[in-house]
Amino acid sequence: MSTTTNGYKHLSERIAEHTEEKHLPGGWVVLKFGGTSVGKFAENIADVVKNGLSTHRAAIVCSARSSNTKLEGTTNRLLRCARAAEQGSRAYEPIVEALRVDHIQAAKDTLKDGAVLAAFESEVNAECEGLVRILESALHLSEVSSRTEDLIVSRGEKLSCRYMAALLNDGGTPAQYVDVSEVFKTPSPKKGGVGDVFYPNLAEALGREVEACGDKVPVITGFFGNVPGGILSAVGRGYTDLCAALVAVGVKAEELQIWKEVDGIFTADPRKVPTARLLSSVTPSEAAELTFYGSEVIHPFTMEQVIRARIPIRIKNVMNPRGNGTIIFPDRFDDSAPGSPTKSAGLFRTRSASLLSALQRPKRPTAVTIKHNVIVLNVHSNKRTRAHGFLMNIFSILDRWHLSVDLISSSEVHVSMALHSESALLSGGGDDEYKIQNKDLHGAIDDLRSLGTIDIVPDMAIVSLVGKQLKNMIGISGRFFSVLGDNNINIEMISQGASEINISCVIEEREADRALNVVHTNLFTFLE
Ligand SMILES: Nc1ncnc2c1ncn2[C@@H]1O[C@H](COP(=O)(O)OP(=O)(O)O)[C@@H](O)[C@H]1O
Ligand SMILES: N[C@@H](CC(=O)OP(=O)(O)O)C(=O)O
Repeated sequence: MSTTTNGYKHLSERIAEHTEEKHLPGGWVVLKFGGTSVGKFAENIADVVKNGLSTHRAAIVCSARSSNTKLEGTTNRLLRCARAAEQGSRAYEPIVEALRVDHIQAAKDTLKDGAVLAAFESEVNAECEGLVRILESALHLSEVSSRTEDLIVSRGEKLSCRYMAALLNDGGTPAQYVDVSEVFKTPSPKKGGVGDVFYPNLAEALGREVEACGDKVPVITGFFGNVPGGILSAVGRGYTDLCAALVAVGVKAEELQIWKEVDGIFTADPRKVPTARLLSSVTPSEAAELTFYGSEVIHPFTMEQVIRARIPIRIKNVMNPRGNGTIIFPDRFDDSAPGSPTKSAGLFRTRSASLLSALQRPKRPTAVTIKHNVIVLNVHSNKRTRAHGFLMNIFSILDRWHLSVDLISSSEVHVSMALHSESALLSGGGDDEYKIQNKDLHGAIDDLRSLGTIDIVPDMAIVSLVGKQLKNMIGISGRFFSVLGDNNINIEMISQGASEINISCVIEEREADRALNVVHTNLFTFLE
């Protein structure tokens, strides 16, 4: 049997192996497991997969291992290797060694069969040697292109999936490691975005890879293909959710399951609001809005692909597999979902409550969420341009510096914008001693000064009320803002109306958790 250099069998060979496969019952269910789940609950994952096989065919997609938190996880460590190499430092060597030892230790702790363990050890050694060779080239060039960064980051998913495949095989569930990091080999990725056919073609290619595994459970690297511009800039962290979505579309799955360490989507972050309730279902638009505004339960790009193919997404808990979780699927009231029967193609839209929505009882918001690490950027015009030119100039400067705005509120001569950045400012200690450490923000502020006076309000957070029924809840904005006011929480900026399912405002970061709790107590619990 011929194999690729890394021991991975070609697609044609795997198809040939399974010409007489006997199919398992049921249709496909695609299960995605995040990095902390693979790191902490690998044996639970093996049980979930094994138990599910009695009712459906399963394909699993995994992220890179995080033994504790995502911050200390494999992907972050690989990114540190890349940064070291481009700065001409060999500081990546101990990091790669630690990754190698971690993966082998995890296998020693869980695998029973000596032969499976030995095979896994040599796979890990080969992956790590390959990684060091890539980092050495980057070191000599003092450069890490987006393609090289992708090659480095992809090792995380390769290692974790080799481990999960070994664990499943060791426990008696025949599994097949499937590396999809090179599904689209050539042409090499071009800059300039992803066209309309890119994801549908990728989904088809992924579907073929999965089908070729026959009765074995495919264990698919969540790092997929050569995305134009590089996976980290085109898709961003959390790309494994999108990979799982594309696999689900490719195999026409009955369901896509995103397994987390939380029971599903709650009315508020359950770690911060003890009275938060689990939601049995939310619409894709609500899930997207919640994700964007701080409840990062699922990558925002996941919804579009799967919902267009009418595949439901279920969020489930790896620590509580019996729970039903939360299902994300358009309901007949979700007129913003792609392909929704109630979506109107017309230009004009009436604001009056639709008959369908009016039938719903009781009306209530779906969830409340907080986005942290926000700054408010105020621009007061110097009146040298008319208002429409003013806004256009602001947006072209932000675009030039790759800054995106989360919320905006404007008058003819004043614009307030809330921007999210993990590392925008560096606190110097005293109240007024902040330094702008993000070079894009720095550049944008310098350019914006040509339009007027600029000031920045640091340490803010966005609190958002999300729900498909908000548009029909007369007085809800008033109640939302009064609850904050009654609890002495000052509102810096308000934005409502751009999305019918979201009312947001900006408050001080130090009030964020209190705001979440008072809004939840006053606008959710009395509706039980
Ligand atoms: N409305 C919400 N419902 C459920 N989880 C939420 C919500 N808002 C925020 N969260 C947080 O999102 C995280 C969900 O995922 P989890 O699997 O624990 O982490 P990870 O994203 O690292 O895989 C949890 O930390 C949870 O506290
Ligand atoms: N490992 C990648 C991709 C990913 O999807 O992660 P997770 O599923 O653990 O959020 C990252 O950290 O970004």
